[in-house]
Amino acid sequence: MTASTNIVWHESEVTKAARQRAKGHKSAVLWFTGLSASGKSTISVALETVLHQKAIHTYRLDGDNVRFGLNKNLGFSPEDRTENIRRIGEVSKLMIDAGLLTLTAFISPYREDRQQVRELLEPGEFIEVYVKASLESCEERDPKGLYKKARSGEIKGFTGIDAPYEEPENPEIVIDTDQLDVKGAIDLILAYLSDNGYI
Ligand SMILES: Nc1ncnc2c1ncn2[C@@H]1O[C@H](COP(=O)(O)OS(=O)(=O)O)[C@@H](OP(=O)(O)O)[C@H]1O
Ligand SMILES: Nc1ncnc2c1ncn2[C@@H]1O[C@H](COP(=O)(O)OP(=O)(O)O)[C@@H](O)[C@H]1O
Repeated sequence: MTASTNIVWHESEVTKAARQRAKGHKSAVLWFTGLSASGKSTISVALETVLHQKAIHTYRLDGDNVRFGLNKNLGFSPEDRTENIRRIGEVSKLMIDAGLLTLTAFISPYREDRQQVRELLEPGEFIEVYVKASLESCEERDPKGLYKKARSGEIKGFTGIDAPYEEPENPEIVIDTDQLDVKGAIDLILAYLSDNGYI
């Protein structure tokens, strides 16, 4: 549903395919999803550096960062999380159109919300990366002290404690950070991108 009426799509002369040719690689989104402290930010930051060194044009969107700006009006209710992911899906679509290999790091706890983003994009453009770690390890890592606050009741509706996380059913890539270190994760993702002709 679009709220505006009397709007007409205007095509550009420079196409997505032309931008991809100019950059020498495909554009897509690596959609990292997983519990808080599972490793989404750590892995996506390190991976972006490696991709950049390989002259791949990237951009990274991160949950905390986007909530300082574009999504500053959203909280953590189920409706707000859905709207958060919808907007990031749309931003990812623009970045893909611009020819960028986009990396997103959002908990994105709802399967349906992630599916909506997949459907918004063209086949092959949505690469779901499930960053898997047990709740116990995430709680033990607790880099921001948020699990502690959630356990004490200071934060309500915290993912994994008193708000749900729905695991991906068919992710393109699974990174088990209880087993794999950051370098292992990067190697796995680079192999996927290269084997599937993205880079
Ligand atoms: N209630 C609650 N539940 C989960 N996370 C919380 C909450 N409150 C604040 N935070 C912090 O916000 C980061 C998650 O934001 P996201 O935009 O990725 O969340 S979501 O996709 O809309 O569910 C998350 O960042 P990460 O730890 O990087 O995942 C937390 O730092
Ligand atoms: N194999 C691993 N991969 C990624 N992070 C790990 C790993 N093992 C331990 N960590 C630690 O776990 C924490 C993950 O935090 P972060 O990347 O912010 O997660 P998220 O973005 O999912 O909330 C960091 O402190 C990181 O150093």
